[in-house]
Amino acid sequence: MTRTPIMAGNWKMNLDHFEAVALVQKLDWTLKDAKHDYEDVEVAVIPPFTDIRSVQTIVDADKMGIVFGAQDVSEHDSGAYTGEISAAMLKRLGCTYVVVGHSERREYHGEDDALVGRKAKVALDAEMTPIICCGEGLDVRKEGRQVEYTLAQIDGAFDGLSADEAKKTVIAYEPVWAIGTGEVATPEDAQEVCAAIRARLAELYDASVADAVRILYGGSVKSSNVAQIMAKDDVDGALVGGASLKAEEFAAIARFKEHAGAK
Ligand SMILES: O=C[C@H](O)COP(=O)(O)O
Repeated sequence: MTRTPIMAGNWKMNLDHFEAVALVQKLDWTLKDAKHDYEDVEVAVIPPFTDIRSVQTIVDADKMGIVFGAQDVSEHDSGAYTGEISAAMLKRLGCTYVVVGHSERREYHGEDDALVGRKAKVALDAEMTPIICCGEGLDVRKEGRQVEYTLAQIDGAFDGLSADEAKKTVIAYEPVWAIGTGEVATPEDAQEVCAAIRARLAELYDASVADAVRILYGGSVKSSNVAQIMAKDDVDGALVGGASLKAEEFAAIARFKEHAGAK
């Protein structure tokens, strides 16, 4: 089956709402100049919560092909959860995607696989697509246990999801040691774990789920390395951090098919 690639820019805790509008406009102009076909490669931006309304307004006003999402969501529907943002609120703002279980949430906020699974479920219930993050740290990689470690995260996160729900998810494999370090995993490293994730989806559900789910790689992706990573069979896009904060660089990542070595 043909899976439409996604290039998703996770801005993390960067850019206020004025800067967000400027970046999205520049990204849109750059992609329009290149006559980018969004049905060929989806382009998503994932700003901080405080920017989403501004991004929604400019995306709608300028009829952009860019879609957007949020970096996290509460597992709760509403109520006394100070500081939390519900799935319904994000849906109302036009979010397509919600990142859940990013390694920075796991590390700094103690999120575990069960919580990640519950967050994925509330996103799906609100008709948004969760981008479920997984990936090993350096210690695990040094021990050669990256596949078993990452698959355990997948088992935990997908525990409460039906086959129909699982089919609608996106997974991002992000080896923690490659995030923001400039230390990109080799295309073979990315393919090894992404292929193992796809095989596990076939075991947990069936081949139709495994074929449908898009699996992204994340960790120091740049325009200079994206084509080689995207050439791998089981890599269907990238979750991009630092390089998504520059419009021209992120547009070049989205245009990976123009680079040498692209599949
Ligand atoms: O969500 C994005 C990842 O954490 C990758 O970040 P990075 O591209 O800055 O390494």
